[in-house]
Amino acid sequence: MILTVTLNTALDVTYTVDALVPHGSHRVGEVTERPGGKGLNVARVLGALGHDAVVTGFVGGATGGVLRGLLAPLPPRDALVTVAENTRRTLAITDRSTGDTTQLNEPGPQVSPAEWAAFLGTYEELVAGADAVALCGSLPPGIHVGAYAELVRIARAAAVPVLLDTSGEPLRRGIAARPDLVKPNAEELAQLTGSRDPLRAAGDARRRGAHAVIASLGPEGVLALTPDGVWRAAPPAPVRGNPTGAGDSAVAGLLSALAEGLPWPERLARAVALSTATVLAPTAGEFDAAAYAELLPRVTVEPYTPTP
Ligand SMILES: O=P(O)(O)OC[C@@]1(O)O[C@H](CO)[C@@H](O)[C@@H]1O
Repeated sequence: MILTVTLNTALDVTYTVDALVPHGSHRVGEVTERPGGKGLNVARVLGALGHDAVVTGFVGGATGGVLRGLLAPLPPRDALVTVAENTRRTLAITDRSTGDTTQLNEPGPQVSPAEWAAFLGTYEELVAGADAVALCGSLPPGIHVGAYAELVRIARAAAVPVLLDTSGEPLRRGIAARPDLVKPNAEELAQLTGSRDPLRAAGDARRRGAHAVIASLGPEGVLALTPDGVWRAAPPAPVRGNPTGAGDSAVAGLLSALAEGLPWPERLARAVALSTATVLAPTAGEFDAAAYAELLPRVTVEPYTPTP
């Protein structure tokens, strides 16, 4: 079983408009609602790949009820912990004229100390039965910035591989707790280390405590610094589309291949093929299964030696 944690779950609402104009009034052509937050996306992709995935984190109020209703028919098992306040919504607005997406994320519910304590009990029980854990996304209000560091330490104490995908101070503190894997993008790495050079910044993140760093290079693929070597993995060609959830699909690729005992190059190929197939899918956070099958053998994974 692979456990994904989404402390700040979200009802992901996507609007499609002909053209997004600041200060304008818009008719929304299409509205979709999905159960979201990064760890839920990871679990949905894991389910589609045939893996047993369990989701935990917080859910509450009327929006939380809608989220749970949408999650119920899907493969991931629901072990979300109920909170008093309402789950947030995120709004993605896709502009048909450019293909670009604008994202607006609400802060999320205020979580009380008692609700955090209840979550920790559930998490410890679930970790004991997990093959791997993914800790994903932003923290809701009320949760302390060292929360992910605490969750990393619990997973490590149980000898369960743990991946951390967050940003800012929660990432900085989480890395110091020595997770097995982090998957920052270039911006998150730059915020963390002050360097815009992905190789240098990923090396710095490893020295701070992460065992492996998979630096996302957007449409260009990933740069992976691992205890077994350094690789660059890239799709056959960069693609255009909606990148929402592409990073979550990469996490699902890495964790599913890890759970199957595959070596790093195969984990990276799967991560890149899945994230590229997610950009190609019309609905944010889902992947195009035919594109994934076609892309997987064509992803290049090469040992990386920087040019002097
Ligand atoms: O606000 P966070 O937790 O950083 O990100 C939340 C979010 O934008 O990320 C996912 C895409 O990766 C969406 O499903 C989701 O709503």
